[in-house]
Amino acid sequence: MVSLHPALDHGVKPGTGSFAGGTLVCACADRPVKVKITGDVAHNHACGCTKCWKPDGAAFSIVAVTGRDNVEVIENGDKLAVVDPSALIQRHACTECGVHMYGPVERDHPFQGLDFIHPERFEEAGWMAPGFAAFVSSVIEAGVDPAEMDGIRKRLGDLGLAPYDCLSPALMDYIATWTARKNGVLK
Ligand SMILES: N[C@@H](CCC(=O)N[C@@H](CSCO)C(=O)NCC(=O)O)C(=O)O
Ligand SMILES: [Zn+2]
Ligand SMILES: [Zn+2]
Repeated sequence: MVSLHPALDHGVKPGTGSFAGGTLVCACADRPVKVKITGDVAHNHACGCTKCWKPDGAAFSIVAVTGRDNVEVIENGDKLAVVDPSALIQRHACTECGVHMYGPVERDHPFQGLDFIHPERFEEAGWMAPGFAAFVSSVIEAGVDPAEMDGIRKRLGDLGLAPYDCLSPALMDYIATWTARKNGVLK
């Protein structure tokens, strides 16, 4: 059976609702990159896209956002490099272990000012649980057999992670509203 993610396969751990932030750490034994995050994350979700970092063997990442001002590289930032400078999300990855540490959106976009992070890399527990699954069909692009998709969507739904093939309806409405305002279609 396809592993969704080690933190999803046996149930979703609820957040405390009062997570104050903590330190994200990469997977290096030597000189790990550390990034301090202030406050809890928002819009945490499972993502099936090929661009988000996933632990070995997982079909999905767990990825959330925080405000740019809540992110501070505190140790070994010299090991970081941007994975794909042309992407919307400027994913800063550890060049030794490959873990993505933070991904700011800098260009003109509804997500401008947000940073994408992987809460499973927190040293501390209690962060907001993922609430939906995004880009589910994209796992096929990473090699998952299309015949597995009904089972994958069923398991995600049973975990309380409604499966979507883009972002959640709330986020898609937010993006479309921003675009409509920008184009003068909406006031
Ligand atoms: N089928 C593609 C989808 C990639 C994609 O569009 N990913 C989304 C979600 S990432 C976190 O939710 C996205 O917004 N990407 C912007 C970016 O990556 O810069 C695939 O699987 O590659
Ligand atoms: Zn590393
Ligand atoms: Zn993604």
